[in-house]
Amino acid sequence: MTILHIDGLDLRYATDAGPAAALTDIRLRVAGGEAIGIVGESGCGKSTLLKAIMGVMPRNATITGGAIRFDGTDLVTAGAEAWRRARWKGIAMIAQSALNALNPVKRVGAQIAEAITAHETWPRAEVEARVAELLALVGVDPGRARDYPHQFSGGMRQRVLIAMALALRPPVLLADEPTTALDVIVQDQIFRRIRTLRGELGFAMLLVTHDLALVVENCDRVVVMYGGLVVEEGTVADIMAAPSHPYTLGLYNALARPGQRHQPISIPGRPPDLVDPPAGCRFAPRCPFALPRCHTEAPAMQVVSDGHAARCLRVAEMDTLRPTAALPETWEGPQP
Ligand SMILES: Nc1ncnc2c1ncn2[C@@H]1O[C@H](COP(=O)(O)OP(=O)(O)OP(=O)(O)O)[C@@H](O)[C@H]1O
Repeated sequence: MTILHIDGLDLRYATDAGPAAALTDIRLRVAGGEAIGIVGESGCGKSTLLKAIMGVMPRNATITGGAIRFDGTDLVTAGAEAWRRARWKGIAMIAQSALNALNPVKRVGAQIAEAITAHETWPRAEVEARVAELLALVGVDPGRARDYPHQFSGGMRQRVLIAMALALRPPVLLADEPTTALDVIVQDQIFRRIRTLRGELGFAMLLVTHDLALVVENCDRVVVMYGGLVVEEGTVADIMAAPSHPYTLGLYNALARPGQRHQPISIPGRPPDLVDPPAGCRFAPRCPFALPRCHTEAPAMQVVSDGHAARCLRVAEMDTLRPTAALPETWEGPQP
């Protein structure tokens, strides 16, 4: 059953250079308990999408179209009060950096308690019991509730943010690069914990990351974003077996895989200027497979198979293009 339905969402940022189309026609259905990975390079609109879902957009952002339906209500038309009710109890978010998100002069336990008391009026003893339960849930000794954030390691601080996000048992958890500041071993521990918690508590998760490998390990489905658009979506299995957008092929090349013959290949160039995006396919200027019409025709999502779609005019040829995409020279030389 769909718990969160993003339907044709458009968002613009007002900038000195003019309106920047940060999100264009985003469509996404999240089923209860499902984990979706949102991948793409920096600047593709991943964080903007999560902020829009939470209703915590910067002041210069405007939603210019579409709906964000949560639990039967379109939060975009229902407005600030509906969003306030949905936030944390319905949809919670783990921020990127625990250092910025935690108050350095407040004890950790008190900060988790605040995540509860800001929304619920529970007796004090119940709040304290829940704080202890939450710390235990994320693998932190509840005895450390009276410590300050600086007494915790980076990984433990990130666990505290997870505890805060889960405090009111939200059915949807948004995670924006929750482990970027941590080393790979700690990152692995945190994700193992998140997987266990999802198994126990059954929340749905939207995980934003530039790391396709994290998505493969932690998610059921993948959404690939480029230049504010969804360019490919499908199950993790479908997208790993048959990536069908040249941009996804580029991201795929950047993955380190066992038995790989060469170094990870990076995609040359930069994501598009969202104030003045390319006329046709937004990826065409960087795409080794772009044809002349790709520079003038903006592709719609094309069905690859049931539940798998890609926004590319050459999607039907992808089986023949894919082997070429795996070669480093494809991404170096002139377009074939
Ligand atoms: N407050 C803002 N005002 C103007 N432009 C913004 C603002 N916030 C983000 N942008 C622009 O919107 C686009 C999308 O940014 P966003 O942060 O959503 O991307 P991202 O994919 O999450 O990147 P990252 O991984 O670096 O967080 C970028 O071009 C960015 O420069």
